[in-house]
Amino acid sequence: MTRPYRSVLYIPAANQRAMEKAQNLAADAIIFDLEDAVAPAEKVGARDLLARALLADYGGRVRIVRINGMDTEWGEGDARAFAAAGADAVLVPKVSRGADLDRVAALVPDTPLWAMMETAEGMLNAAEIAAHPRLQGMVMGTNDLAKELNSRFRPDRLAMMAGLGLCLLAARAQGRVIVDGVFNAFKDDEGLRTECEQGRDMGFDGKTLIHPAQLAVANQVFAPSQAEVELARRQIDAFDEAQAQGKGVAVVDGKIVENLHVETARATLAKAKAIAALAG
Ligand SMILES: CC(C)(COP(=O)(O)OP(=O)(O)OC[C@H]1O[C@@H](n2cnc3c(N)ncnc32)[C@H](O)[C@@H]1OP(=O)(O)O)[C@@H](O)C(=O)NCCC(=O)NCCSC(=O)C[C@H](O)C(=O)O
Ligand SMILES: [Mg+2]
Repeated sequence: MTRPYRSVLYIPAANQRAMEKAQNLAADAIIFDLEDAVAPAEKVGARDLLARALLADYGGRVRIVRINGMDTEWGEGDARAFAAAGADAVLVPKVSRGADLDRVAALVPDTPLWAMMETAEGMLNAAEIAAHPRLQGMVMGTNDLAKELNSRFRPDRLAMMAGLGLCLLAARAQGRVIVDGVFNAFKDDEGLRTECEQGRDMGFDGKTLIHPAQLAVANQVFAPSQAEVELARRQIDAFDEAQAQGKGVAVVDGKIVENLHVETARATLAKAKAIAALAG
């Protein structure tokens, strides 16, 4: 069944309270972060805290561990520590080429890998990264990307568009999950909604988040609305009826419905069903 990734919440692995709290938060997935959210002095302690936290019950939430880069003193230890610690995936930061995943893949043989897409080189090599045989998902790192590009944050994310588009194309070409970057102003619900809607309309599966207060907006925006579910049902019914009459095209609300639209409609219903199953 399609797994929803509407809301993907970062939690610093040094924050025991937040990791406990996440067992009951409405996040589709959690990224337990050992990288940028953890200060150097806390890195090794956070590894132990996280190993204990992963023994807890996170229900249907996907548990992803973001390790430190392989070019840091902690990367290899993180990969070894979480190779068999029960995480659902290991997220590799600052992936710039497919080979960056090879070393982690060797250290973590049985867990799917995800890639942080957040360097200029990574954008240019997105197709190669997405094609890595161990890769399951991609996460946009728009803060690091903006830093590298020397670009400014704008509501329309103009400077991000080339990178977001390249990564989306690469992920979809290989059938990978792809989630959008974070919205830093975690008290600005309207700004978050606008950015979630933009990411959804581009084709992202969901949004990475930094605070529990952002969950409700992402969960709502990235879920099919009731109107979309009803339209999907009507499209499927109309197309079935057209086919029964020997036609290949139906018309719903003045718009054509062909086989490809029916596939999209079925995907919408499957997503709604998967979300309902999470809630239930
Ligand atoms: C941003 C924060 C530092 C704010 O923390 P705080 O001031 O403690 O917030 P609140 O007082 O409003 O917290 C209320 C309660 O919620 C819990 N909480 C807060 N954040 C989280 C969380 N992320 N997950 C779970 N629970 C959370 C608090 O513990 C409070 O609980 P209670 O005690 O019961 O009241 C903080 O939100 C934070 O640290 N966020 C995560 C930051 C992070 O992970 N950053 C790294 C990832 S972003 C990134 O690197 C993206 C990428 O790489 C790129 O380049 O773009
Ligand atoms: Mg980053």
